Amino acid sequence: MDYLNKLQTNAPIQNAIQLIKQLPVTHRLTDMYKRSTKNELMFVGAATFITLYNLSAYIKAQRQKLNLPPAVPFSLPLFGHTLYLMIMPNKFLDWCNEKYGEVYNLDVNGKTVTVTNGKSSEEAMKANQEDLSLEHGIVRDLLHLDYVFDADIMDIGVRVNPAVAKIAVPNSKMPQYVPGIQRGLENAVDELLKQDVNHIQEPNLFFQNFVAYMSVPSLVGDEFGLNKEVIQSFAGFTGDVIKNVALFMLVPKFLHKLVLPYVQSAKKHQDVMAKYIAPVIIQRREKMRLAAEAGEAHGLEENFLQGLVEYTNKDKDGNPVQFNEIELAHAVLLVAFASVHTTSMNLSFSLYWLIARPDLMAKLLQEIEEVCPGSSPITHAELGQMKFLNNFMREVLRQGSDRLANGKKAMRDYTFANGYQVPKGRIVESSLRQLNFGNNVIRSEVDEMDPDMSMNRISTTPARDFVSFGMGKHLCPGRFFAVQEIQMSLVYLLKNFEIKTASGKRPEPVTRIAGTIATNCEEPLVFIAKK
Ligand code: HEM
Repeated sequence: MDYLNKLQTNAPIQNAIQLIKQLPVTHRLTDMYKRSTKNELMFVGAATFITLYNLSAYIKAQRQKLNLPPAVPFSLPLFGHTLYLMIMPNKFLDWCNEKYGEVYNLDVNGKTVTVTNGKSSEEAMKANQEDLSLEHGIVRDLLHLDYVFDADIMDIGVRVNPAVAKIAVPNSKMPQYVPGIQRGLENAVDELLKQDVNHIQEPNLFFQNFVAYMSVPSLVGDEFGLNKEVIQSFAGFTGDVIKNVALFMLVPKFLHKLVLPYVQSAKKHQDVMAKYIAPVIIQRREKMRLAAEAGEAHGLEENFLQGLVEYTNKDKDGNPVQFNEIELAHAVLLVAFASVHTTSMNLSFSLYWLIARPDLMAKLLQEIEEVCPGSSPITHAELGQMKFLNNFMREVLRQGSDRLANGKKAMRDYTFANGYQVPKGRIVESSLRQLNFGNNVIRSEVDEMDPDMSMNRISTTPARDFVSFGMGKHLCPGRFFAVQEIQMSLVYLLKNFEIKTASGKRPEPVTRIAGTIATNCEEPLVFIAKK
């Protein structure tokens, strides 16, 4: 390293270094580097690398005779627009929306993506899978779940789980889920918050496990309510899949097969599910067979797994067939995939908002005291009376949506209603936060979070200014269950614990990867049991 020291003492080089240090952009970049999480830096690294692989696709798209959306200028060599999104995401996106309208192209993470807002964003969210596909945009091309599951199980995830969810967890069945969720959250507290003073160093993992304790007995079955292996796999599967994303972004697709054997951490979760859940499915099916023979109802508890067990598919000749127990046991991981990350993140956002805003915490505590005082568990009817909790929940969900999300892949050249066209293969992003608030800067400061702005509109009812659960035919069917879990957790945790950050500092409730994707605050927490 001697030569580096020598270089620094060279006068012209020193002058140049001084000059660069004085540039405002250098300060911003160094600040950003210091502030960035490891994930963000990996994103930028991956972006730079991938740009080289995507140049040919870019040139090809330019040559096609399509009415392409405007390309936002000032794309930096290699970085594209990624740095603007990291440094000033709200202002940059609002400026793009104002200047380039509802559909335009950005170079993000090494790729040209089409960003939609306003009506075009609604159009992208409601589009048919055959035109714009989330399965191909995110589930396969980004998360590579197809490396983990075979085609049949992918089919359960994409086609069967949404259908079963609509039957297993509709709004009308929420009252019957209350006791199971309550048992689950008490188990979570017994296991995860045993001490009088509990230090939570990794809030992300804590919330995922907490949600898994609540969800497993309700969605999969009471048999697994205290099965730590099943609960940990339910909690950890999504995180293990996401862990590999940066690696797959860095390695060109034709080399993925070579790295696969080293990143198969999801396999252990499949083994756990096959070990514990498959035998229970066999028992349930035997019970169903005997009941059918006797002409009686089987009496098995209705839940998500039971919905999957009863689901009848058609083979290629149109004959009814059912999935086998191993396929179904693996498919439970896809239920976990849809539910744990989303629910735990919004539970965590809620608590960090309450810590960051003592005024909101005071209002919620007052409402809890008025509606369900004492130590008895909350009922479904009482939850319905908690207007502040409903408004708070809706605002948490609106605030926590990604700035750019729902990256759908164009399965063929796609034409928007306004005439702009995107070539086959292009990723089309929706500006969720812009849809929720009109502009990204609106209510972007912690002090501007305002539950009253939801004006008693129900936190599970989608609207043009509330797209956190999606819209159209792919609207989240698990939203009633998720909101009920989060609300019940908040009531129980606030009744029983004083919760604050370990540092005593005010947290930033929602942080973002690469300026766009909403993620948990990582500030360690302390839960102090109330006497
Ligand atoms: C706060 C928690 C949750 C959030 C924010 C959330 C968000 C979303 C969003 C935005 C979509 C739409 C994706 C698209 O446009 O294609 C979606 C779909 C879906 N969600 Fe959720 N979700 C949550 C919880 C859950 C839970 C608890 C379950 C299951 C019990 C679930 C099951 C599903 C399924 C199966 C789909 C696919 C629907 C389809 O393709 O038709 N979600 N979710």
